[in-house]
Amino acid sequence: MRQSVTVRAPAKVNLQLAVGPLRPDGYHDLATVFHAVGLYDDVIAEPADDISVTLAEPDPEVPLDGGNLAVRAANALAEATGMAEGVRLRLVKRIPVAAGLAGGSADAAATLVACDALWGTALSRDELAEIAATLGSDVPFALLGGTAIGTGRGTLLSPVLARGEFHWVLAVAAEGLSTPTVYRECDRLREAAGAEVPDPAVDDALMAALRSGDAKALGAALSNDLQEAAVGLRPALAQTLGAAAELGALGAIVSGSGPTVAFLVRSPEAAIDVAVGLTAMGLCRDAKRAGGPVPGAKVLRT
Ligand SMILES: C[C@](O)(CO)[C@H](O)COP(=O)(O)OP(=O)(O)OC[C@H]1O[C@@H](n2ccc(N)nc2=O)[C@H](O)[C@@H]1O
Ligand SMILES: Nc1ncnc2c1ncn2[C@@H]1O[C@H](COP(=O)(O)OP(=O)(O)OP(=O)(O)O)[C@@H](O)[C@H]1O
Repeated sequence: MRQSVTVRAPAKVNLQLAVGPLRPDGYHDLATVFHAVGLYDDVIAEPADDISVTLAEPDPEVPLDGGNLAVRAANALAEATGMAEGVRLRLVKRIPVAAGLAGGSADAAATLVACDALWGTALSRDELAEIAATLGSDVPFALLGGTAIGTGRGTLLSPVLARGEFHWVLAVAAEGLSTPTVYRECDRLREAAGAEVPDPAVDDALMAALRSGDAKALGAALSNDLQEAAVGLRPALAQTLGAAAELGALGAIVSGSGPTVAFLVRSPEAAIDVAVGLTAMGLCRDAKRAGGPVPGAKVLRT
C-alpha cells in the first residue's frame, strides 16, 4: 500500500450561472459554465485504521467531524467499494471558506482521487463522478476541472475547449455566505417580482468568447442569476462590483453564491493593479490572483 498521496484541489468560478425555477426536490435546474482557477487546496492522504481529518492551519469554520466534505467523500468511496481501509486526511486550505469558490467541493473531489490511489480501488473517472454527485452539486466539476458546461443541478457536465488562459483577481469578503440562503433569496426576489422564470440556457456570446480566447468579450458576457440575491444579502458587494471599470478590469461577477467577486483582467500585470487597488480601497479582506482554466483534482505526489 502507498504511504502518502497529495492531491491538488482547485477553486472554481461560474462564468455564467443561469438558474431555473425551484424544483420539487429543493434544487434548481442550472445552465452554468464552470471554470477552474489556479487557487488550490492540497489534500494529503495517509493510511490509517479509521477515517479522520486535520487542518494544516486551524480554522473554526471548517468542521473536523463527519460533516467535513473530505471525510464525507472518504466514507462515500469506502461504502461504494466495500473498502475497510481508513485514511488520515490533512487539508492545506488556501481557498476561502463559504466564499462561492467551491472549496469544500474541491476537497471532496481531491479526497476521492487521493483515496482511490491510496486504497488501490482504481475506479474510472465516471465511477468517481457518480460518487461525487452524491456529495454536492459542484463536486463532479471539481473532479473534471478546466472549463465545462453544467446542467441539471450542475452535475451533468460537458467540457468546453477554451482558447488561451484568463487572469483573475478574487476579492474575498470578510465573512462567507450560505449557498442555500442565497438560492432562497433568489426565489424570494423572483416571487416578489412575479415574472415567469425561463428555463436556463447557456449564452452563445460567452461560448464564442471562450472559443476565441477573447478576454474582453468574455468580460462583457459574464453573468450570474444569483448575483442580485447575494448583493441583497451583502449590500457592500455593489461597491466592490462597481469598482471594476475604475480599476481597469474587463468584467466583474459574484462567484457562484458569493460573496467573492471575481474580476477578469487583461494580464498578470493588470491583476496586480486590481489587487492593489481593491486592497487600497478597503473593498475586500484579501485579493487573490489566479489564472485559468486549470485541471481538476489531480495527484501531485505519491
Ligand atoms: C452556487 C453553486 O456553487 C454554483 O456552481 C452551486 O449551485 C452550489 O453547489 P453546492 O454548494 O455543491 O450545493 P449542494 O451542496 O449540492 O446544495 C446546497 C443547497 O444549494 C441549493 N442548490 C444547489 C444546487 C442547485 N442546482 N440548486 C439549488 O437550489 C439547494 O438549496 C441545496 O440544498
Ligand atoms: N473541507 C471543507 N472545506 C471548507 N468548508 C467545509 C469543508 N467541509 C465542510 N465544510 C463546510 O461547508 C460550508 C461551505 O464551505 P465551502 O467553502 O465549500 O463553500 P462555498 O465555496 O460557498 O461552496 P459552493 O461554492 O460549492 O456553494 C462551510 O460553511 C463549512 O462549514
